[in-house]
Amino acid sequence: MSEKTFTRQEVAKHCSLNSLWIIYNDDVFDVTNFVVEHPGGEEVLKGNGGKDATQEFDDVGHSASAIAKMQSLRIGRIEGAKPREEKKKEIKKTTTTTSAPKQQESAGLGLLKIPLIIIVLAIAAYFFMGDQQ
Ligand code: HEM
Repeated sequence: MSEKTFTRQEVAKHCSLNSLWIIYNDDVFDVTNFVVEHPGGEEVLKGNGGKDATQEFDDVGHSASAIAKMQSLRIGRIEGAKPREEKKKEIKKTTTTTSAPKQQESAGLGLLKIPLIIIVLAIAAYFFMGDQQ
């Protein structure tokens, strides 16, 4: 979906009550018909007509519903601006580090240890007993 883009100069032309646009975070909003219903009054919108009102809008601490309302007034974006909604998709590459196959401990030797120890002990015992006779 190609969105309409405007230059800041173009937006600047829409600064009267006949056509009132404002910029917020590089989005362009047509607030012409909203001026009369703006709870914050007509003047502040007129004062920011054709301008970037990002700072001013944020300074007021507008509510979530104000931001939602704003979206319905969006008409486009500033040319060359970064794409919106960079929903930082945390592409969590579930790097289940295909853990290197556990080096199978020389299981053979491990098992062999027990009889080996027994044999060694048996031999030692044999000689020990022999000595005692
Ligand atoms: C499309 C743009 C705008 C929308 C949709 C909008 C919407 C609203 C809404 C719904 C409120 C009522 C309080 C709230 O819900 O936060 C409000 C209050 C207000 N707005 Fe906006 N507004 C916009 C732009 C601006 C701009 C550019 C300014 C510039 C300073 C501004 C200044 C104010 C002020 C001063 C209030 C009154 C805050 C108060 O009395 O507590 N608004 N606005």
